[in-house]
Amino acid sequence: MRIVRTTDYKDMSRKAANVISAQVIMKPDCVLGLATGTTPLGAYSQLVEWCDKGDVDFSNVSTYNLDEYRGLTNDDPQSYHYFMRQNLFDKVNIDLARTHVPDGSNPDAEAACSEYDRMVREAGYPDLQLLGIGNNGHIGFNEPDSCFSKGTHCVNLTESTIKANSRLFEREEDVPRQAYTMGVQTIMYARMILVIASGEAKADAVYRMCYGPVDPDCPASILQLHTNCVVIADEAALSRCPQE
Ligand SMILES: N[C@@H]1[C@@H](O)[C@H](O)[C@@H](COP(=O)(O)O)O[C@@H]1O
Repeated sequence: MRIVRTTDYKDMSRKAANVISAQVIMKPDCVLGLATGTTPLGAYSQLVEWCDKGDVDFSNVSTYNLDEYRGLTNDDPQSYHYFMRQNLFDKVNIDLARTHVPDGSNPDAEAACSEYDRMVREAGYPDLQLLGIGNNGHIGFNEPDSCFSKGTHCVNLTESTIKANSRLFEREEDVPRQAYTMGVQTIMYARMILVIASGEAKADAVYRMCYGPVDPDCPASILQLHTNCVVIADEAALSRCPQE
């Protein structure tokens, strides 16, 4: 696990966008695993700018997102489908048919999850998986647990995640209680993993991810075992970590 310390959110975002665009330039038909949340927003807008300038070309890229709230339709403004269209897909030259997000509108959890697993497997798994990290160490929506999850599955969100994510909803009651998420094993199949983190609120989770025991109580800690994982985080998010 390599750790890249950045001065602030902007610096983190630009460096992350550099890694993603390098991947696309090196392999124009690559498979990207993408993430939602507020952390990747800066990197996505940087990619939009570079795509506009012709520096990066998404026309042959395929994408697979980590997760989606269960029970939201694709055009619900709170859905991760909508988030991805608003912040990236509709603003770059990607073929929408090559973008994939778990189908939260399918009430049949087993069917929705196994279909998503099949698609990710047939795509050969991501060349590069972008990850944010939850305050409690979750990745995707893989919450602290007693074991690491495998494939895509339906999860009950923890109170702390519901609370953290409620800032993006009008009322806390509006936050869906369940989500479909790629499993930890699937995330680990990506050939490269890029974790981004910003702000003091992530300091504890980032410390546990990088230096804690590998323990499903902090799902991100398993990334220590990945052979090609880079963490790009700002000073505040790395404030509990030793300076190396
Ligand atoms: N499912 C997403 C995660 O993929 C994301 O990493 C996390 C952190 O979000 P933020 O970047 O807004 O702090 O929130 C959500 O729960």
